[in-house]
Amino acid sequence: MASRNQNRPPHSPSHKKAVAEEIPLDKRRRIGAERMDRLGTTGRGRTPFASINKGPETNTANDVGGADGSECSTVDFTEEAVEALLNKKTKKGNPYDSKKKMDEMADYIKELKRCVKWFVKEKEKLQSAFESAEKKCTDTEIEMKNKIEEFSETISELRKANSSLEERIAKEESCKMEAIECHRKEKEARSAAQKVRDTLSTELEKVQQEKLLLERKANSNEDLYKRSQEYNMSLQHYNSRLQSDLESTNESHKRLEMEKATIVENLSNVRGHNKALQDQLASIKASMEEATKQKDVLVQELNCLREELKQIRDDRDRQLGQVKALTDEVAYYKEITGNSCAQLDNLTIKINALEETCSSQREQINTLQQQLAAEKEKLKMADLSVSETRTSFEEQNRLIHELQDRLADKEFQVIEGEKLRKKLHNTILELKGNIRVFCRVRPMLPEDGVGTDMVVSYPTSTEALGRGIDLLQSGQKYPFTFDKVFNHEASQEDVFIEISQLVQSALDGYKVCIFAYGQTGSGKTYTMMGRPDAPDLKGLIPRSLEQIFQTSQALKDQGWTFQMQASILEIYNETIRDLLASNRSHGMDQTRTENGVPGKQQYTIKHDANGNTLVSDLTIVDVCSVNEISSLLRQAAQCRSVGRTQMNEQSSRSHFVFTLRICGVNENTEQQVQGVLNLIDLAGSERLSRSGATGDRLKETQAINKSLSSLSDVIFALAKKEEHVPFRNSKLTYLLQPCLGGDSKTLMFVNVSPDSSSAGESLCSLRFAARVNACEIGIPRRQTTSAKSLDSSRLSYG
Ligand SMILES: Nc1ncnc2c1ncn2[C@@H]1O[C@H](COP(=O)(O)OP(=O)(O)OP(=O)(O)O)[C@@H](O)[C@H]1O
Repeated sequence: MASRNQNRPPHSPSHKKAVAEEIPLDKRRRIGAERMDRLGTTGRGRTPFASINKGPETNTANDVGGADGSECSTVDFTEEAVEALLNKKTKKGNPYDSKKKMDEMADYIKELKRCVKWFVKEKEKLQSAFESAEKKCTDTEIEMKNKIEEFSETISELRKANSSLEERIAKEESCKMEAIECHRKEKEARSAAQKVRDTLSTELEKVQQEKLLLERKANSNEDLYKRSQEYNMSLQHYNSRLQSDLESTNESHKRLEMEKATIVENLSNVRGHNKALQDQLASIKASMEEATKQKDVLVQELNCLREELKQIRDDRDRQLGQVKALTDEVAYYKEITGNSCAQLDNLTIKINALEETCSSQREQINTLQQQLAAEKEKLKMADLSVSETRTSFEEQNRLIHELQDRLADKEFQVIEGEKLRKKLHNTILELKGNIRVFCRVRPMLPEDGVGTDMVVSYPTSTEALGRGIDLLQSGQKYPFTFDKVFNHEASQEDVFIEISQLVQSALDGYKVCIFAYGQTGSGKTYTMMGRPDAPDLKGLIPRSLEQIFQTSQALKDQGWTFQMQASILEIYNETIRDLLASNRSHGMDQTRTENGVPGKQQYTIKHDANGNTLVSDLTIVDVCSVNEISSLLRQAAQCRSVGRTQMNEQSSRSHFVFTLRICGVNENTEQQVQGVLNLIDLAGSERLSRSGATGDRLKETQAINKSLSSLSDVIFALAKKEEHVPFRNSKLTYLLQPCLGGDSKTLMFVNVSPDSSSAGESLCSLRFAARVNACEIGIPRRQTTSAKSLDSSRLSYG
């Protein structure tokens, strides 16, 4: 017990406190003591025959009912108490002291009921706490998800804006870099142009200076030329004078010569004179020589001057050429300067434009930098809010984790509670009896005839209220007691409420068989199938399946997943027919014989080691919803009715077996369950003595009676926990064998017609059911019936 407690999840202090506050210590001790007292005195549990042993004096049902409502609201249970209650052993005593046993059982049942009520309340509390926690958790989760989505959207938007801004900035940066590069190039070009301009200016200045020099030189040359011309003129004048002088000298010479002659003539005369004249001549000669010399010098000088003039002329020509070249050069430079000026102007315009672009880009860069700063600020703010959100998210996450932990705790508690519920549920069902019989009486129908007497009545004594039925036949009253009797006013829902616990057992992993047994027209099909067209009149099969699917859906929250497989068959004249077979033609299962002639499908029943029934070639359909099952039921009904018409049979002469295999796995607890739910509309019972049947009809009736008798034998033997169970040669009992006995749950409805014309059949059915129920068979109700005496009182249909 200590180790069990260690495995339990820790209760929250508040919970513990609440529990402690709810139950005063001394009261809990008192309850414990009371329970221990009971444990000491009560037996282990109710045997299926407990109702037989119940004496007339015991009126415990009333006591239990009375005590329930008042006590359970104040009494609380601990797990140990429940465990003790479940493991309560029967005190060995006089085995035939049934009254004492009944008392003990009544106490025990009372205790169990209180326990179940307490458990149901606890479960509801836990469920509501769990639901509210779950709701809170889901709300918080949704809120958080929304917030996260919002934030992630904002972040992504900001990121997008940031990235677009970064892109823009990068673009602007590259533009700026390009502009700067351009500006730099322009600057370089400008400085180069400036340099060129400067050099050109200096060159121009130089050229202009040179030009001035050259002009001056040209002027001076022109002056020189003019002076040379003048000199030349003067030289020419001098030359002509010299020529004229020479001519005059020559004339004077000639005259002199003549004078000489005259002189010579006069020489003699004038020898003296001659001498003088000779002297004069020598002097003239000398002067002439001197003049010649002068003339030579002058000629030389003239030549020189001529040379010089020529040189000057050449110089002048060269200078003129130079001047021309320089003028050309000046013109060229002027042109270049003009071009350079135009270029310079263009460049200046460009530079101005670039400077404007630069300044506008600078402005843009400034605004972008401002924007960037603003965006960075925004980003910072967003980062701040993100970090805030992250902290709040972490806080929320922590809260979610806390809630999840609490949820897990609650889930664990719910799972534990569910386990306890299963155990208690099963214990209750076991206490009620693993084999139970309910009786249902249908109302009088117009077909029964007007004024027909009702042969059924219901005892009102406390002991038999709701459980007893009296049948009047041939003036004699036959009383029967069953686990429950539904009178003719009971609705389909009333009936289902009673069996819904059994359906739950199928989901809990038990094998459950629910039969409807009774004579033809007593309401078996109505009970099992109901009227499919009217939702209020749905029978046990559709209601059970709805509950199965609803509960399996609800259990999903606890980690359960279920797989369901359905099969529907009927057994007619000991022959199995698959009502879901796709190859059924006109209601008959078809196979092909070797020569191609259609033959009857033979189905064989086998049981595997796991206690599962296998019918060879039977159609098994995976089902996930009630709608799927409804369509399968419609298909089966269609096959059945077509088959009947073909074979000229009545549906009442075959056993209709609906089987649902349930396989559940719990991913949280790794539990596995395998349940089977068999819902069976048995063939209508008929007494051979009454049927007057012959031939095939006799064979049919014998087959039905044999299988029903075999079924009752088996159930009876199982109820008595006999070692040898007589599975007689009946397909129905052999088919259901794994679902009968052990901890399987079996419920038989005995359907009864209330009209007097069916009284004989009704009596027969009630006796048959009573045998199954191990209740009184024609024995007064207040007498105790031992199992042995029941065993010997077999029904004979033959
Ligand atoms: N509890 C009831 N309330 C109203 N009508 C009922 C009730 N039980 C049976 N009936 C009606 O009685 C008639 C016969 O019922 P049903 O067909 O279910 O009998 P059965 O036992 O299945 O007969 P069979 O063995 O011939 O198939 C039907 O018309 C059905 O609607």
